[in-house]
Amino acid sequence: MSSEESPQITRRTTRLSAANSENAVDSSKSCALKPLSVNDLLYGNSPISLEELISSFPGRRGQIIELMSLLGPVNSPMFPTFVHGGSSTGKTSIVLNIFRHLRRPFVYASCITCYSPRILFESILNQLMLHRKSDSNGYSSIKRCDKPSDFVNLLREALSGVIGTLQGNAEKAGSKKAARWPNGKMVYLIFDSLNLVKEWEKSSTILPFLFNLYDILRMPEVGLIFISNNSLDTYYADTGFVEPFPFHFPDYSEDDLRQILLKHQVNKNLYSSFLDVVLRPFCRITRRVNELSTALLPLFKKYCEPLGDLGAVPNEDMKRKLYGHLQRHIAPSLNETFRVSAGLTSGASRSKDNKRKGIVKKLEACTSSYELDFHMSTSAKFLLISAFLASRNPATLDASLFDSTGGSDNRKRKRKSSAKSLEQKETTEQELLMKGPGTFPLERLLAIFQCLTSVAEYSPDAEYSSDVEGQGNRATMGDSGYIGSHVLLQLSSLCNANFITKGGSCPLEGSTRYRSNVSEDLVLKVARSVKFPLSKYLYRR
Ligand SMILES: Nc1ncnc2c1ncn2[C@@H]1O[C@H](COP(=O)(O)OP(=O)(O)OP(=O)(O)O)[C@@H](O)[C@H]1O
Repeated sequence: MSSEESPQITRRTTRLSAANSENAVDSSKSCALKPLSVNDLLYGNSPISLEELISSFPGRRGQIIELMSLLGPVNSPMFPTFVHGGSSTGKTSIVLNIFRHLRRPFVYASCITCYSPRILFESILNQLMLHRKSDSNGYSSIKRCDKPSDFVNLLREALSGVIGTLQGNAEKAGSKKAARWPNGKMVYLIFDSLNLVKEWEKSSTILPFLFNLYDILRMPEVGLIFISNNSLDTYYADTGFVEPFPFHFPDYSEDDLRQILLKHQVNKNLYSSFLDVVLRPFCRITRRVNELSTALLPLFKKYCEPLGDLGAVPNEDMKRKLYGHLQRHIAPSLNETFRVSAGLTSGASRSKDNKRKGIVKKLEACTSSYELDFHMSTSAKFLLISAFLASRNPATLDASLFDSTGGSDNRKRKRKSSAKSLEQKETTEQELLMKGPGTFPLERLLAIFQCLTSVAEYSPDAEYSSDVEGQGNRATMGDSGYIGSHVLLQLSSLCNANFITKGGSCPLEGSTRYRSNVSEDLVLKVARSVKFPLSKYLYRR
């Protein structure tokens, strides 16, 4: 988060690597790693108190308490639980740290690194059978396993072994060593980033298999937790699995994010005055903690440049001076964050193959290619374009941009806008950029969508040909039925794919608001593919 952040165990520090690095000190002498034990199924070297846990994750008190109650008291069986919520909402860190607090043993497998059934199965078995891949075993797994049926047999065997050891330990409770042992006789399997399994070739068999695992195993000492970026309804509902209990991590509010970002700052007053000027516009672009902290780190350094003493509490005069110094850096940084954020979103669907190979993709939002390298239906494309325009353009201009003729009086409007002074235009553009992509209600999206599709149907204006690339791909769309339930389904798919974010509801209107997440580059490609003259409808052009 910041250079001042206190060292924390994150999920990226796997228990094995942590154990190995601890052992590495000894291994310089002994050249041998300590054999693993059930204690290695715990998370973190030392437990944390409930207060520490809650204070480590501002804005998540409710989720922590509720999740703990779902896990139940020690030794109580639990119903399989499906933890879902947007990216960086703290799902993984919180689940793992709850286990750290409870000192309960678990196996953790992320479908990012376990990118095929075989790797997933073998990783779980390795952990349960306390097997460490090393030079001496040729970095091989304890068992080779790629079939669900083999996995079930081996898993039962491995779980019985662990549960037996835990039971044995429980009988020796009270001994000196017992304080370091795991709590209870339950063992938990945590499957993280389950949404990625949807991209696996065998997803249609693996997903129901994983969801049915609890019923297949019939071992009450085993708890199952699935963590996913998407909600349960995005998984196949027709494959006959018993739905796990859904548990939602909502997006953070601006105030939560302020508390999170402030948490590890030494000079909270100074950082707070910095957040006063940057947090709102950045929150409009992303609410992901890691994206925000990455974007704000260099900006905060800039903000502090005029200061001699970083421990000073800034007064109003100083705040103004610091803001003056920072101001010109905000818009480019917002722009960059928007580009990366949208790139990550649009790239998510593209990086399927890379994920399979376990490559962390460095995303470049702006590729020079004019081709869309994923399939999307024509109406979804228009919906995506409509959402982008609704996020980018001020709502007050809708009437003039999308009139009853689908905006065919654009030239008139353009002349008007070109009469504006350059300075005024720049200021407005800057303001829009600072605000980031705006939110909009469903009604506005559908109204724009209807206008755009009617343009595609009724106004094959020759003027458009200069804006479009390629031939013969003109969208032909009937006017009836586009604003039907399937459009709402398309919208839901675009939300699930993170192209559009479904946000909280507006306190004044009470309706749900949406925001487009995609970069202009991507929308331009989409627009080209349906021969839609996007630039004519963009306010800033
Ligand atoms: N409430 C919070 N307080 C402090 N840090 C947080 C909080 N929520 C998230 N973070 C930090 O944000 C980063 C991402 O969190 P984490 O990986 O747990 O989120 P996630 O919901 O599992 O994300 P993803 O779905 O992308 O895997 C971590 O560094 C985590 O510590």
